[in-house]
Amino acid sequence: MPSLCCKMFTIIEMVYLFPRQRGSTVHSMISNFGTQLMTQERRKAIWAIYVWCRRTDELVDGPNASHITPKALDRWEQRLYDVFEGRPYDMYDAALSDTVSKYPVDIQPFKDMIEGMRLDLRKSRYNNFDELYLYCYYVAGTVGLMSVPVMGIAPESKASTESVYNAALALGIANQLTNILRDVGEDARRGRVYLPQDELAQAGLSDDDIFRGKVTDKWRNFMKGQIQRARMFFDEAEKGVSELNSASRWPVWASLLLYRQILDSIEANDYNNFTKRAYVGKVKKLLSLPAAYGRALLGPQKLTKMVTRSM
Ligand SMILES: CC(C)=CCC/C(C)=C/CC/C(C)=C/CC/C(C)=C/[C@@H]1[C@@H](COP(=O)(O)OP(=O)(O)O)[C@]1(C)CC/C=C(\C)CC/C=C(\C)CCC=C(C)C
Ligand SMILES: Nc1ncnc2c1ncn2[C@@H]1O[C@H](COP(=O)(O)OP(=O)(O)OP(=O)(O)O)[C@@H](O)[C@H]1O
Ligand SMILES: [Mn+2]
Repeated sequence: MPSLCCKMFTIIEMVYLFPRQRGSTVHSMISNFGTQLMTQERRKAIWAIYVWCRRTDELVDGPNASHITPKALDRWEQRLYDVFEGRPYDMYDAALSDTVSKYPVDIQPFKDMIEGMRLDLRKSRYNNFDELYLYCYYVAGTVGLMSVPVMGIAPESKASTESVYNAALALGIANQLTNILRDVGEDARRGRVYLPQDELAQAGLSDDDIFRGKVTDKWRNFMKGQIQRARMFFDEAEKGVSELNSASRWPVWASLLLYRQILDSIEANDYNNFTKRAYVGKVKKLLSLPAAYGRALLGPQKLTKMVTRSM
């Protein structure tokens, strides 16, 4: 068991050192360092899932993205079947093969994430929120569904398994919606608009307004609605975190609190997500970790009491 001092170093590393390395992101920090309280076996499993997700995302988002064809994604999917059948291709695959042999992880969310990458290759506009929700499920809701079997539900939890999975799904959706709202300008420069076209039109806005990138009152009002919806998904997710195994609650709260603050930062930037990148400053990041720890101390809801009171 690493000492408390070692853990303190880890926390400092998580906030200060790690983000300086190339390509290190909120979730790479959390899956590496935020999982310190988990057993070694669980940490390795989360890391293996993280690496698979990152590699899948890199296929369509990374340096070789322009060479990626639907055929390449088909080959990646075949490789996924091999991983699940215990025939890994490289050492990262081997880590995932090991994970799926130890935990009851279903292959479906992995297949769905690849489907999300296929969608990204052929689609750059979303007509309405239903379409956007499906995209968010594919690329991020799936992460929640992959993680719960490893993180585990607290043995004393009285919540239904379904409600915990729903909360996990909601956290993925909330994170992805937030990511989309933060990256509007960056995505537009790649010719992509991940915002519901019907809602843009209702607000009197079009793609051209996004490419022009001028913060107007129409844009502010539109953004307020989008932020409110993302927050609703975070609220939904919160209900499930306390039902997880005690050691898994801290990294999940950390991820939730850190990512949720990106929405506050978009507001603080006066909704300029065209040219300003919303981020959470180091002090706020550091303060979020004990806040997450405090929340993680709270375990599952005592449903019996609530039932008695309402009777
Ligand atoms: C503890 C914890 C958060 C574990 C999950 C670790 C894990 C397996 C992460 C994988 C993330 C990943 C690489 C996904 C690929 C697709 C993608 C890029 C999605 C976007 C993430 C952006 O992350 P990034 O760190 O790159 O962000 P920045 O650019 O630096 O801002 C997403 C926005 C979505 C990621 C979605 C999640 C992490 C879902 C988390 C949900 C759970 C862990 C379920 C928790 C359970 C309950 C009951 C609430
Ligand atoms: N080649 C690179 N060099 C330096 N930093 C990079 C490079 N590629 C990505 N990054 C940084 O890594 C972080 C994550 O990058 P990326 O945009 O691929 O992730 P993402 O926002 O999660 O993706 P998406 O929005 O498509 O889901 C960003 O902060 C980005 O600035
Ligand atoms: Mn992004």
